Amino acid sequence: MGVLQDISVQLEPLAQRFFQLGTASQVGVVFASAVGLIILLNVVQQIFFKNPNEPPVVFHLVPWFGSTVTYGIDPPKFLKANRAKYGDVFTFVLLGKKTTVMVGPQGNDFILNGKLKDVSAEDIYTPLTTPVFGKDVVYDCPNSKLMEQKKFMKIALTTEAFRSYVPIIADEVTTYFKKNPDFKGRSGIVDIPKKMAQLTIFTASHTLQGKEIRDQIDETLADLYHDLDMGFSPINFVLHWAPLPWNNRRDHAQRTVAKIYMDTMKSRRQRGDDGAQDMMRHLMNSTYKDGTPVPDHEVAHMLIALLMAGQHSSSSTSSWIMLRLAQHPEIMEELYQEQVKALGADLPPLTYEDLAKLPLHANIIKETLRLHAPIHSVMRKVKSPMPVPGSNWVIPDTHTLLAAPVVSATDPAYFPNPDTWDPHRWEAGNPNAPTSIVRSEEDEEKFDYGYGLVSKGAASPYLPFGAGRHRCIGEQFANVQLQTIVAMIVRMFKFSNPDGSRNIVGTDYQSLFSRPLEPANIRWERRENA
Ligand code: HEM
Repeated sequence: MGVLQDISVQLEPLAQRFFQLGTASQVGVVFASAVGLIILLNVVQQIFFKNPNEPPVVFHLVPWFGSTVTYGIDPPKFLKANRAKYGDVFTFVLLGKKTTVMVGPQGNDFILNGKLKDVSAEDIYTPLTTPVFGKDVVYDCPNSKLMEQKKFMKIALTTEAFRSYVPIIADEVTTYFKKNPDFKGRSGIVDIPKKMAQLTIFTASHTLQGKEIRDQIDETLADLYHDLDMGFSPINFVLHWAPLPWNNRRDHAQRTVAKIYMDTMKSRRQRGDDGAQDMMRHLMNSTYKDGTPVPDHEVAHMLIALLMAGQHSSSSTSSWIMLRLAQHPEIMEELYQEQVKALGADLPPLTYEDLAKLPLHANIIKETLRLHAPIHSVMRKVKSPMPVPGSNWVIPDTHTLLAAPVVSATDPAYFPNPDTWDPHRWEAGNPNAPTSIVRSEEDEEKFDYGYGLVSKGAASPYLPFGAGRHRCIGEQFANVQLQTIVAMIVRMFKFSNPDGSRNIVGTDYQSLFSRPLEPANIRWERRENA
């Protein structure tokens, strides 16, 4: 009955349109009839010829487009609504691709820990990422090579490196707010995501790529990265090859940025080792298992990939943190008091060791990622038919798989009052504390996919950094970067919503990474001593 109602509601406007065509040309009538027939056949097929060996398909009228629009407007809402209708496993049509969703911890495990022979990330992502990052890295190489590249990246992110990064990040934050004209005076209102995007690229480029590259961000590199970014528009899943203006700018920017990195490497080699703890230096000195040193163009392309991977996720997360603090000024004050208590009233220069003394700062990030994980959908191409445990279904190799840890992270079965942003829920004994199934990383089974031991346990409802062979290697860096930025901002400012309310802006799902809808204004007020 529900399906029939769906059909009649959706067909009504089409039927009205069709009959209005009485005055239109013959060609128009034939065309409309053909479209009507295609839709009818699609509907009949869904109702009368369901495949009992495959998961249910989300009802849709138009073939190829399927549910693209409803999914695209608000993916978590679409996934939750259809989970309620069809269960934890269902298929929908996304830009012509049958996409099978598996939500919940078991689904996360099935997809993210899928075997290499069964699932592929590169088949999905390479059209989008290779023109942006460049050849021979990440998804433009065999998975075994990516695992080695991830090992090089991960090894560079040592405690020693983090120790050197905290003062660099703290200094970037202080300088930024001193110089930025929007923070002149004692108080004001700003659109915060733009500021966070700048702070993220300044701090990431300075720490990961060195001062020389950081200094060029203000001049040429910011614009070039913006052009690279345009290559990540979802439309490029289909049109990545097209000679469109934004793709031409993307290709030019990729060549130019790679050349800047390669020239920098050359001049660094001529000058000799300066002992800096940055990623460029480390990758330049890395060698593949077969004895081949990593070529300069691959170092350059990995540096682009790292900056791009970190930029969107960290800048979206820091923007959400600032918006949540503006919504909860009392928590911002708690953060300030946490620093005073743990570090002393004079708030000495922040160090890496200090971060471990600030648990509420860490929980702010954890809770923000629970509600606002920037990567809402993680996709894999099915390579060989995959039986779904506990069912008669087999997912054919024509399908794409979609995991959405964001759905389980807001499931009341695991998180009491799931929609409430409550950083204290991560403290033991809190009434909103997650259920026991949300285990800590330390309790999880570990596995080495080729880039060091990582927790295998994708069967968790909380996975903002993914799991399995494609798990994030930037988690610790992101935490150091975000905690330092938050700690320094808390020392300088008090935030609130401009209208004094407890509201929060909606989410923008237009680009590949979700982020706050803009304008997302906050009111800032400088602390007395700042
Ligand atoms: C809050 C910040 C971040 C979040 C939420 C995040 C999230 C994720 C997620 C969910 C994945 C898995 C994607 C998949 O399975 O398809 C991933 C992979 C990855 N991330 Fe992050 N990330 C963050 C920051 C960073 C940073 C700062 C870097 C670099 C320094 C980074 C580098 C990577 C890399 C290299 C991968 C591996 C991709 C692969 O193996 O296919 N990420 N990240």
